[in-house]
Amino acid sequence: MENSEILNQIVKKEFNLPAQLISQDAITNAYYNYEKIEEITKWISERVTIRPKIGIICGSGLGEIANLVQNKEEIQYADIPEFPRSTVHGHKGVFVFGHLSNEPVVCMQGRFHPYEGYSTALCTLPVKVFKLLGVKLAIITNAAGGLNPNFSIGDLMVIKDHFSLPILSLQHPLVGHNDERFGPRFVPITNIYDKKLRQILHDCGKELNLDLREGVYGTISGPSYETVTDSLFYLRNGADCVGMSTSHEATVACYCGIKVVAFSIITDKVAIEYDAEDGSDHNEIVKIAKLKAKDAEKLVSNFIQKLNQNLLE
Ligand SMILES: O=P(O)(O)O[C@H]1O[C@H](CO)[C@@H](O)[C@H]1O
Ligand SMILES: Nc1nc2[nH]cnc2c(=O)[nH]1
Repeated sequence: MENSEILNQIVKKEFNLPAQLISQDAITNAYYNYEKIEEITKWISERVTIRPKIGIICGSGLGEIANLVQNKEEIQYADIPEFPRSTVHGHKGVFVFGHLSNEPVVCMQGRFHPYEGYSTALCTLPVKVFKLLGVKLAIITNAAGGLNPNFSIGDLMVIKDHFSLPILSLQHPLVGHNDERFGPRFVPITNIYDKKLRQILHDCGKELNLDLREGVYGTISGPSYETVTDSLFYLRNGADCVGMSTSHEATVACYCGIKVVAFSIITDKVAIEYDAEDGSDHNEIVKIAKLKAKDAEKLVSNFIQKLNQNLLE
């Protein structure tokens, strides 16, 4: 059977309507249903011995966080049946399983972004795989542009909340049929970035002499960067930095009952003056993130060391 026919049948079964009438996220969630994600997880589990409790998502240029992993077992995304591929510079497209600070982890060296052409639901497929692998805590990292005038390039910012216009305007990863085995239909996300875990990150920052900031991550869909008016809108509405990832991943993790802690590397200053120079450049962003990757590595490993076991149960 043709792929499009299979898809049409799945959508017909779920909605009893032609696929053309259904949103992309709902179609993705119908296609990647619980059983399909179980199959993907089984395929992965059969190829590694580690059973991870912590899932780490490495942002642009931050793949080196996975260098800390001991007894590495790697799986290329491209080898996993029906799994998306990473297409962005600074995202290798590899799952790295192993131990970090003696805890079993899986690191994603590379994430998926909606601007790559993947539905928001597809971008969060790995988080559902995390859930079925038994992951209890997600550490999400990203490169982000600094909006807060007090931030400098190279700062690390603990995410205390997010503000996502794409999610608010229905580019939402949980649109469509809900399977309660993953999580509830309506998800409370007031405390999405766990307060206790943020405090642990700050404690680690102090110990490591890293001057950690805390703030709100604003999400745009990309791939264009922001206009000055976009940036001012985000800044005036409470965002301290802006990027094109993380919020949808954190939302799905929270939905799945996975605790979330997240931080950004401020890789550039977002223009908030109408006569500013055009500043953001992805190669430069990746370069800055790589320069700060050592700090990110130290923070992640120290954080895992400090975790109380009962946070991973
Ligand atoms: O969020 P990560 O994946 O770190 O990448 C950030 O860097 C890219 C823009 O330069 C965008 O993908 C943005 O989201
Ligand atoms: N200005 C800007 N800088 C970034 N650095 C990483 N992501 C972004 C983004 O979305 N906008």
